[in-house]
Amino acid sequence: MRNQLQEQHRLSVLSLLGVVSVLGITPFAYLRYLQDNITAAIIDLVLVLGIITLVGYAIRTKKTRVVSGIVALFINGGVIAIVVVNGIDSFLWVYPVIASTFFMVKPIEALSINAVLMVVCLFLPDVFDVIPLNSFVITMLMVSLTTFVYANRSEKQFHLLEIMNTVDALTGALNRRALSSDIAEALSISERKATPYMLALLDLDHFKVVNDKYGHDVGDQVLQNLVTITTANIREYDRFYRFGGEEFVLLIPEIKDPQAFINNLRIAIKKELKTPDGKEVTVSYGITAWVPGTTADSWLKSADEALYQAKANGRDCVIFSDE
Ligand SMILES: Nc1nc2c(ncn2[C@@H]2O[C@H](COP(=O)(O)OP(=O)(O)OP(=O)(O)O)[C@@H](O)[C@H]2O)c(=O)[nH]1
Repeated sequence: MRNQLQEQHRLSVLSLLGVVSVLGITPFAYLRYLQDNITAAIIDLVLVLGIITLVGYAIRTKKTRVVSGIVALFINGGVIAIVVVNGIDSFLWVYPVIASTFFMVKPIEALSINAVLMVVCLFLPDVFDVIPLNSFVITMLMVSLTTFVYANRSEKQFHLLEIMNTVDALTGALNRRALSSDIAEALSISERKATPYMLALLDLDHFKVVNDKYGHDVGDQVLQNLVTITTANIREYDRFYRFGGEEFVLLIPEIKDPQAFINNLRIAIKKELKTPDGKEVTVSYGITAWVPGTTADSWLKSADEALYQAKANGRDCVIFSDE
């Protein structure tokens, strides 16, 4: 889910760059052609077509991180080529390229690419006969460093936004929005794998009594402790979500012995999850495996029916759905 947000963001930036490059560079390619500067016209054309191809590839494959890196290197290489061919006439293109690199790769990577570009520029023939070298170095550093600071700040805020978008504020478990997205992914992965995903619904037993007896704050603390204990007892690629209230979902990929796994979790929670005066708080479990034709709704419904059965069987137990 988190990566999806970032992918969407990179894809928007790449698409915008595609549009801007078509509108911004294509007229220059035509102008160079009219001026009989065929080499420059070809470089401009290669840049436009290269960017369009890469953006199209990113849209099709969703490999936005790799493609963004390639585009960043491609346009930096392109601007050097055009300045070598055209000299001072095309030198100002260096500045938008410096700034746009920060939209495509991590700020520290962009800064490194900028540093290389700046050093290469210093060796360009004739340019510094016209432009004072110190002006170039200072303006280049100003653009690069201010964009770096801005991009770095944006990256941190974006990271915070991703957390707020996917994590339950009270417990720190993943939230329901993340679950919807991850279930869709789990469904599609299960279709391709020999060992499909399992989905478990967990519901605290008699939680109302905990709230009524010890107060809401203690109830909140119990929910937080449940997440801490569960997270410590599942594998790193299992995912734990707060479904709502005192109900949680566990998405479990490629599990060989689900009975043993979920039973060990049940025992760990029963042993460690306590009220302030040391009374154990138990959990009931409804668990169901992916089968062909499963949808997000049918999967949750099937686990819910198993959970209902677990409650009816006296709670603190695991029921596997046979669907
Ligand atoms: N402290 C706290 N309590 C919550 C939160 N969300 C839901 N609850 C409480 O969870 C309780 C759920 O009660 P019930 O649905 O009756 O379920 P239960 O008491 O656990 O009984 P069974 O599920 O049948 O074992 C209610 O008292 C809700 O107020 C929360 O964020 N914090």
